[in-house]
Amino acid sequence: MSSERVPVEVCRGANGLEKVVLREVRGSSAEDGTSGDWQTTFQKLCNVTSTPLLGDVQSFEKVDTISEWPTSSLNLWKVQHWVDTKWGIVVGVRVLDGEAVLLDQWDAATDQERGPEELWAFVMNPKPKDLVLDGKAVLLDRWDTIGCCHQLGRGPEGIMAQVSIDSGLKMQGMGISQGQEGGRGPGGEHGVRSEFQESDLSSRIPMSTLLEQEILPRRWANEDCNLNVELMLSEGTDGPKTLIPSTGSLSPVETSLSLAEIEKTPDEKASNDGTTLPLQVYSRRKKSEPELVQAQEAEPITGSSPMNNVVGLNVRLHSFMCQVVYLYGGHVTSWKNEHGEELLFVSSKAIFKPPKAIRGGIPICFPQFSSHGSLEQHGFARNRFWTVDPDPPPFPTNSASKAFVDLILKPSEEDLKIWPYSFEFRLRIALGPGGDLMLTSRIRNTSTEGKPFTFTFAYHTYFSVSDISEVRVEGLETLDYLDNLQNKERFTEQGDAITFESEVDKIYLSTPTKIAILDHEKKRTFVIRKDGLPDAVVWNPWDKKAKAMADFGDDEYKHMLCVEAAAVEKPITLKPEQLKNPLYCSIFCTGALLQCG
Ligand SMILES: O=P(O)(O)OC[C@H]1O[C@H](O)[C@H](O)[C@@H](O)[C@@H]1O
Repeated sequence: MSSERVPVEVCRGANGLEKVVLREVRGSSAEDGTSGDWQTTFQKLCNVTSTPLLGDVQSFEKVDTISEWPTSSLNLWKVQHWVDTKWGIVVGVRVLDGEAVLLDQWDAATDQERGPEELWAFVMNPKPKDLVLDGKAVLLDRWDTIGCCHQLGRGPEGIMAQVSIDSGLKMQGMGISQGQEGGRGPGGEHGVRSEFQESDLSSRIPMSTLLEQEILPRRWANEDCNLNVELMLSEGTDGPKTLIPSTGSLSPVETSLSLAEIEKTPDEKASNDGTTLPLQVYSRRKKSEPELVQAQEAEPITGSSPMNNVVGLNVRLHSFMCQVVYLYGGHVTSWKNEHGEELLFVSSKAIFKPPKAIRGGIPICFPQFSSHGSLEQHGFARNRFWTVDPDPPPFPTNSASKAFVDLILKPSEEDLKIWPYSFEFRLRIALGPGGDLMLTSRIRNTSTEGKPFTFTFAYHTYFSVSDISEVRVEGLETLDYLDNLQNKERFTEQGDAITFESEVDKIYLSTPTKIAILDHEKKRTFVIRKDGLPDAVVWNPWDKKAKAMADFGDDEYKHMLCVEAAAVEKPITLKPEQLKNPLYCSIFCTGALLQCG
């Protein structure tokens, strides 16, 4: 299979928008629409994913042309790019004669998106000159697609979904399936059919969104067109057990126009302008919204092992991604991707019992990081019982996610004896539309006696990695750090990215807001974004320390890495009734190796 790279160009305009132009991506030109075509195409797209975006070309005008479309293959682009909070992105490939259009634009400033975003476009292109859109580009919403087809995958429950948009025209039907025979979609009968292995699937759309999908046949909306949309859901992975043929037949299906009739599409008949448009399906769907499960309604985990008497909330925020949040420590212990793979490390020897903090997940270090103060290591927030905050004050900045849990911690009488300051610590744990996990801390000094307090802080995130020696951290190179293994002395990092061959325990200072962990073996990148937390701690205990820890397996150091968004060097002081601007950290994981820049 070809591993040719697909060039990607990025232009950032003066208005702060960015354009990404993908050049030609072609499947093979096989006429029979076999799944092999698709796989080839898909493989090429994977290379798009791993192509770093380039910077700073001051133009939006340049449009690359795509010539010589294959006559009967599925053409697909996948664009993956960073979204910064300050600028939006336009992704464009223009449709002119023989070319396809895909534009995607949004303003991140209003949309508040963070993290890498993915965009898929599927264009069915039975004939080169057929894809003509009046010479105009179509502006699509971020998640829109031209053409077809979404959603496949196995979530924790083993559900897979399949969508097919079947125009009834030969070569225009399409099914996407996962797994064996049973997964085939009705579109498969009409030509292009896509089947690929689970490991190939790096972009999936949550089920909940899929079900909300609206299909709008742009050109044919008022026509007596034969567009049929079918959605099949099946459970399990070895073929469908339950099939729910569903959804919007937009108009009665007139089955199978012949190929000859493609030339005379309803569109052509209607407009009579010589334009042929065998299939332009405009599929608009609402932005992906994780499922909201009220924390209060979530099932408490009590009693039995492994939590003993620790109360937890099993919070499912998303069809494919779930979090387990323990009230003990306000601690997230699970964050899964859409493949159901766990992304956080939790030790097999973790003790879910006070007074020990849970070894893994995301402990909250407050009001002290590590031994930087007189309190116990990492403060006490990680081993106190938090409560669900029934009435959190509104969040001005976090409108992007509707799936979240709010927790609150207030000091007990006992806490006040060891740290005599009144505070309210509100923690919002949210899942963004793209599956990113967002933690936001709001800490208020509630002293009635006019006492300020000072604290240090970290989101002590344990990332799950394939093999620590295959991992690289980007974004910290050349920075100053305090080395915990050398009496917190200050050094400057040398060299490129950070790799691991022995114990590491460093506090990088004044770090950028974005840090990436690249896992070469898993071909996966974690992206950490942070705000209000200038430092970043990197920790791996390596073999000797691992052996010395009772709640950590001897070899587990190979499969974890802590990269912790933190405020350590310059402690934060809060005056009475002062609210700390949110301490924010989001993590995102993508099934590709990306560069941090
Ligand atoms: O064992 P813990 O108290 O959970 O601390 C685990 C580690 O946390 C941080 O990363 C510190 O920098 C390390 O010095 C410490 O060993």
